Amino acid sequence: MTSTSFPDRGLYVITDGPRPDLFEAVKQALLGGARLVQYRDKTHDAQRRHDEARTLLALCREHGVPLIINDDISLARTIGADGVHLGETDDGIAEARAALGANAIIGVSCYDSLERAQQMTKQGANYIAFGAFFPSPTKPLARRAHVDLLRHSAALGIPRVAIGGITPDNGASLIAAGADYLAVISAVFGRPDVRAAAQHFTQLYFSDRAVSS
Ligand SMILES: Cc1ncc(COP(=O)(O)OP(=O)(O)O)c(N)n1
Ligand SMILES: Cc1nc(C(=O)O)sc1CCOP(=O)(O)O
Repeated sequence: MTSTSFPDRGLYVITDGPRPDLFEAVKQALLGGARLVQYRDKTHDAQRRHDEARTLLALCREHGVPLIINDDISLARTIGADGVHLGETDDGIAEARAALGANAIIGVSCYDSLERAQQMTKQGANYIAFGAFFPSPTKPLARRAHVDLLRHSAALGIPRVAIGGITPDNGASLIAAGADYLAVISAVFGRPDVRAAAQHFTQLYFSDRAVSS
């Protein structure tokens, strides 16, 4: 087992609901170079979510990669996950910090809003997420964000995540604009070869910021 620390950039993979091979798929994403994993499941009951999240945490620990829990501070606390991701309808940063402690990774969705990003940064978020940058097969109705938001938010001095319809083809432009992490569901977990798909994203980080935007 390697030690787990918050990486400074890279591929951030997010699970999305039921799949029989969840653990194998996440393992393949980790072998392909994923640097952050988020457990996101809006369908199963609490017991199943607890059991899956615990198994994923053990897997992530083996790879030295943090596991973030979507929406559910209580689940993150119960299993000892590395952090939580919060949206605008979830509990706030203060509640998460009180429950999870000073070292927890608390990420917050900021959608298309620089103002929300400024507020969340002041409140102590560890990363902020913007999106959707492209049409998302997973969340077709997601609010859309413009790539300039990544440029305009650089001065906040906080890691920035880009999400929404990201593929190896369009991801380089987001890295070039300042995205520290690319958060991806379908272009990794929807691919027949999850490991190869993750590797394609990982390779973008070797030639980042040289890409013009
Ligand atoms: C890294 C990351 N960015 C954005 C989201 C979306 O969060 P939210 O707006 O709370 O929507 P749901 O994921 O709950 O549908 C995310 N989960 N992760
Ligand atoms: C969970 C989620 N949140 C979004 C946002 O814009 O806040 S887009 C999204 C889905 C991302 O999945 P895919 O990589 O398949 O597009």
